[in-house]
Amino acid sequence: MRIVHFIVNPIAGKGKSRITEHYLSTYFEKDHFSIVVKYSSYKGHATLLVQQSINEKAEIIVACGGDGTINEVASCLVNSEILLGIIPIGSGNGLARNLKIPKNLKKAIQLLKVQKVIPIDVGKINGDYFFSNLGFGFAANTILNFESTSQRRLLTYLRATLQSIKTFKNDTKYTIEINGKEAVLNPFLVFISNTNIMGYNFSITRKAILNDGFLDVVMIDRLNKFKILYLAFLVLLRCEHKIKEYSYHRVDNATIKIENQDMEIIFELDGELKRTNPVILHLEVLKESLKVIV
Ligand SMILES: Nc1ncnc2c1ncn2[C@@H]1O[C@H](COP(=O)(O)OP(=O)(O)OP(=O)(O)O)[C@@H](O)[C@H]1O
Repeated sequence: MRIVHFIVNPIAGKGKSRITEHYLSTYFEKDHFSIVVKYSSYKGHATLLVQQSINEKAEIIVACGGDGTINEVASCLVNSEILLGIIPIGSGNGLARNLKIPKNLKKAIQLLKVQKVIPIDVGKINGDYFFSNLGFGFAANTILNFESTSQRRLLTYLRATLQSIKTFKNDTKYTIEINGKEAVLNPFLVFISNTNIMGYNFSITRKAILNDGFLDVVMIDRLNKFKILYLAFLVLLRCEHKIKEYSYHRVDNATIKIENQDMEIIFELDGELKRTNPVILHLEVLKESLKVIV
């Protein structure tokens, strides 16, 4: 008998999930599986639900949502024997796309029954885990604009990106120590990724490998508005590396010092906005420390 708990985010993606205990019982035979379905009611709630599920001896915990839900669920499973399952009903679904977990509900459920497991790397920034990506500068500003809207879909994300192009200022100084070298910049973007897809089908870290023990880092130094538009065009053509402000690194640890005396710093972590005061952030990789059903 396998004990499987599903943690469903009812607002992920278009907010129209069909996942109920009744629906799942038609796929998971009672003799072999004990199924529990829980719904998150607010941001951060999934983590509490998972902690309860761990006490209830769940062997597989399935995150039903996007990268934000996966983050809340998987953060409790790092370095544990409990398996993470994923039903990608989010908007961007970056990690699920990289793992080739289908958006089709029935097909995703079939994978959970077959239970092929792989270990993946986990990123850690100070106390927080991330599984997909972490972004400073323009990426964080876009998520700030995205979170102020009520819908979570591609069009809203593109609108938030356009708004960021209009308003983003490269005014924060970063000192980044990476592979023994120090870079000082007022970056347009610092993007750190475990996955080869950011979300939807966008990527600027196409070479990233989920279990190589490294994170892929794209740094783009200060850009003016014209160059931001040019960069957007280059990203669509998959040749963003052609601008001179661009650099690509692979790291297993880094230190990021952010100086901005008056304001708090924002960054995005697995597509969710985080706030911190100007600080030193330590980045590391926990190699193959999460077991995922793929
Ligand atoms: N009942 C709820 N009401 C409001 N917010 C919720 C609720 N349950 C979970 N959340 C929050 O919803 C946010 C978005 O979830 P998630 O990232 O899974 O979906 P998504 O944004 O549609 O997908 P993706 O990140 O892949 O684009 C998360 O921050 C999560 O904490």
